[in-house]
Amino acid sequence: MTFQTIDGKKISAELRAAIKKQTDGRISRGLSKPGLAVILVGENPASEVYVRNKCNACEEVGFYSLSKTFPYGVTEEELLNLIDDLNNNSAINGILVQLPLPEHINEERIIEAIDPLKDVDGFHPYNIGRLALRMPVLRSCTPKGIMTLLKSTGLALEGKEAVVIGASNIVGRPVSLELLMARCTVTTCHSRTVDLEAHVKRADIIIAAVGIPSFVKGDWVKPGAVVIDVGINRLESGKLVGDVDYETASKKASWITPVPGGVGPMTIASLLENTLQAAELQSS
Ligand SMILES: Nc1nc(=O)c2c([nH]1)NC[C@@H]1CN(c3ccc(C(=O)N[C@@H](CCC(=O)O)C(=O)O)cc3)C=[N+]21
Repeated sequence: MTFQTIDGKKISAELRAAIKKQTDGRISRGLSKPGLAVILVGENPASEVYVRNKCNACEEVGFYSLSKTFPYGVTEEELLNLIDDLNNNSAINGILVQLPLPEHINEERIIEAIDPLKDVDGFHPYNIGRLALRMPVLRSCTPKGIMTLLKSTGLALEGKEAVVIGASNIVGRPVSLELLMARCTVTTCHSRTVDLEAHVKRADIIIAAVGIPSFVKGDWVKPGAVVIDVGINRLESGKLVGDVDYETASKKASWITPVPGGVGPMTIASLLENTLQAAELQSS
C-alpha cells in the first residue's frame, strides 16, 4: 500500500496567505487590523515558545497582537480583571488563555469569563454548545485544523467510521462533534474503553489524541485508513514524535499526518482564521 502524507505545513502556509489577503482587504475597506491577545501564566519554556509562535504568526498575516505574562502565583481575580478589560477593548477581537493553568486557578471560570465572540480557542461552553447543535460560531482550533486536513485529501467523509482516541475538552470531544457534523459514524474512545484495539481496527479515519508516544501501532490500522496524529511528545533525546507509530502505520494508511508538520501548524492557522472571523463578527 502506498501512502500519501498530509502536509500540514504546506496547507497551513496556503491558509495563512489567504488570511493575509483577506486582512489586507479589510484594511483597504478602512476596517481595523484583527487583534489577538494571548495570556500566559507562569514560566514554562515550551509555553513561551508557543506564545511567541502565535504572536509571530499574527504579525505575518498583518494582525495586531499583544501578550500578557503573569507569574505562576497570579490570582483568579487578576486574570478575570484582565479578561474583563480585553472583552471591552475594541482593538482586541480574540482572547486566548494558554492552557493548562496552575492548580489554584479554576480554568472553567476563566474560560467562561471570555466574551464568546472573542473566544478564538473555541473552548467557551457557548461555542462548544453551538458546535454540538450543528450551528458552530467559533470552532476549536485543533479540531478545525483536523477537518481542514481531512478535506484536503478530497475523500468523502459521509458515512465513514471515525474513531477518536481521547475525550479531552480541547481535542477529543470537539473533534468528535466536528466528525459527527460531517456525517461520520463516530466512536470516542478514552481510558476506560474496553478493547480499544478492536475499535481502532474498524476505523476508516483514526484521530489519535492521547499524548503517549507511538501509542497507535501499525497493526491497529485498517488498510487504507486515514490517520491523523494529534500527539506532540518530546522524547528525552529531544526528538518530537506523535501518538502514532509512524513507521508501521504509514505502511497501512492511505493518508497520514507527520509529526512535526501535521496537525500542529494547522492549530495556529485555525487560530488566525478564528481571529479574522471574530473581527468580522464584531465589525458587522
Ligand atoms: N489555550 C490554548 N490554546 C492552544 O491552542 C494551546 C494551548 N492553550 N496550550 C498548549 C497547546 C499546544 N499547542 C500547539 C500549537 C502548535 C504546535 C506546533 O505548531 N507544532 C509544530 C512543532 C513545534 C516544535 O517543534 O516544537 C508541529 O507540530 O509541526 C504545537 C502545539 C497549542 N496549544
